[in-house]
Amino acid sequence: MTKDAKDTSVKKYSIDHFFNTESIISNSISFDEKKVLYSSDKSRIYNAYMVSLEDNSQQQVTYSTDNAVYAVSFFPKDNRFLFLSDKGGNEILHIYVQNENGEAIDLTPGENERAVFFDWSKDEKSFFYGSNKRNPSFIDVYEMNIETYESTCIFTNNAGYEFGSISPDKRFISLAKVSNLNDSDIYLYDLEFDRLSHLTAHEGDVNYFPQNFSEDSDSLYFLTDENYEFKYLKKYHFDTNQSVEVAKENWDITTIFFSSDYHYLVYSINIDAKTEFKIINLTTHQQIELPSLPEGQIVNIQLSKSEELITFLLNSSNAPSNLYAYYLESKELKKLSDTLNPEIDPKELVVAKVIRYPSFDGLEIPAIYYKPVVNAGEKAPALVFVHGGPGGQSSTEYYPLFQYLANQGYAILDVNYRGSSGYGKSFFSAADLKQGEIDLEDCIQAKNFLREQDYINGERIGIIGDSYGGFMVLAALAFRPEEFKVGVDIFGVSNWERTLKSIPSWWESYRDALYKKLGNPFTQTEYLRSISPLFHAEKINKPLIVLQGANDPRVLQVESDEIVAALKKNNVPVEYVVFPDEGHGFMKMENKINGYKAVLEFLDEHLKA
Ligand SMILES: CSCC[C@H](NC=O)C(=O)N[C@@H](Cc1ccccc1)C(=O)O
Repeated sequence: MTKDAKDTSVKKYSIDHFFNTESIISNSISFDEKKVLYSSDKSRIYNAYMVSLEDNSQQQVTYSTDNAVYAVSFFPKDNRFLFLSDKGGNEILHIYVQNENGEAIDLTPGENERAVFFDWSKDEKSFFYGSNKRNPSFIDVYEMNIETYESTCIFTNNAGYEFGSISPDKRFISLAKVSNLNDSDIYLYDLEFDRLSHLTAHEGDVNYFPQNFSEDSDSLYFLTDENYEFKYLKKYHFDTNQSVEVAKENWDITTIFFSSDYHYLVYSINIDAKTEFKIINLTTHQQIELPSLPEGQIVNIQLSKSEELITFLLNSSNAPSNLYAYYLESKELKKLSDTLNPEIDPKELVVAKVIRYPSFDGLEIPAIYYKPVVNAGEKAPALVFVHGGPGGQSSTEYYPLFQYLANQGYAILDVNYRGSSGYGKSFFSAADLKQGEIDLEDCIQAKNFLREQDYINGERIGIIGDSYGGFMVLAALAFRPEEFKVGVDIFGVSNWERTLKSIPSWWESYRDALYKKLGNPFTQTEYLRSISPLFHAEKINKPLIVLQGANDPRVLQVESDEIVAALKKNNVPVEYVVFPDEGHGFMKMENKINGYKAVLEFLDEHLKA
């Protein structure tokens, strides 16, 4: 047996095994701190569930069979809750309330109205949300009374502002204005005087993102990368117009929030593709120690109104998210879910490792490596995985597809190529206006790492990715046709000119920023055509499989239809699976199983055989 390969006695599992594992997203604590609300796909599509903190009993509370239900939050003083749902993945999300008797009401029923929940008011009488019903391109801010469900527009957005937060006294709204993905500003809207002020006048590219207001509404916390590679936390005082540093790490601080009585500050840090949290006691300025937990990352942390209970999701590359509750006083820890399919032995799953390799110009590229399960003496095929973007990041969370492929004998190297977030602003902007070119080189160089593993067959390396990553797959096959043996394109862009001209209306505030990163489809047409695989499809000579959701509002089905037609015309082996009831990503278990089964069959035929 080769020294690095995994033991050969590992059990092989089917795709049904992997996808019969439950996926939990979101969590919210009830007003009486007796229950936690969450979304789970146990019913084969996301629905809302509740778990009792007293006896761990779980209860499904929504029963959708066609559209995913995303649980948002319990009400502040009763057991009603809010959830979001769209139609077949079209991303036109509506806010629904579910009453205690199980009846659900659409609170934002406009046919093309996209709504987003922002926050509860401090007085617990209303909530704030965004809606583009007045103008499809801009999200206005509304306040809805939670007894009458009457809503009032409190900020009319005519210039592409992004909501940040609302002050506890309801006087101020903080807003972000994005110039490009390296440069953004904070504005403060004063509801009392109907006045908008710019807080962050600056020169050059600096990001300023508003976070929460202080308890007495006299200052605003914000994240910035001013004079630093990473985002850190500052506080802006309205009386002096001065800001002071509050927390700084060697990595990006990504989110912050305060407990209900402001005794704790909670912030998350993106540490080398893994999220970590700090809870700071604001009286003692000490960090709260969390109990000993299985290895993994904590996400979606919540603090109860009493400030005694925290709930969170914990996952790792080899363990799907589970819900936990922890009582700060008694230090009691409760595991509230058990999501891994009991037929899978967790010891047989692959533990992903963060590795680094040099790219063509010496730049160090971080990537997440999943070792294949191979028999002694066998040489495994491998896949370079390319995440979405521009500016996305892969993390060491649980990806059933990767575990499935690794279990079936494929090595996977999930690359955080230049342009990915999480590694500082220089790395983030290093592929601007060179997208699909310089970052593609990083993905090609990933093959060197794979070839150095003596149990990998360096001649059998394919490329797989979704969305922007799907574009990179097509770009690799079109522009570097001899580098990869096959491509797996999951709803990838093939024609940037068309995609950038037809971005969803609610991305208006990001339009310029996207154009500055990728190219302007009205003025840089020639450049965009030069990087778009559709216009170079005649160079593709390697087998390709394409998965596409028919309702995808970001990467339209035509993007996949046309690249598939071009390959067929050239007699290049191409398989195409369209999902009539999916959008940008698969929400239905059946579709995931069918889509990824098709991917494995394709890889077994064209890469492994
Ligand atoms: C509002 S930022 C738009 C990019 C967004 N990024 C992160 O997820 C996104 O959805 N990107 C797509 C690819 C895409 C980029 C630009 C226009 C349409 C699609 C993705 O990679 O998921």
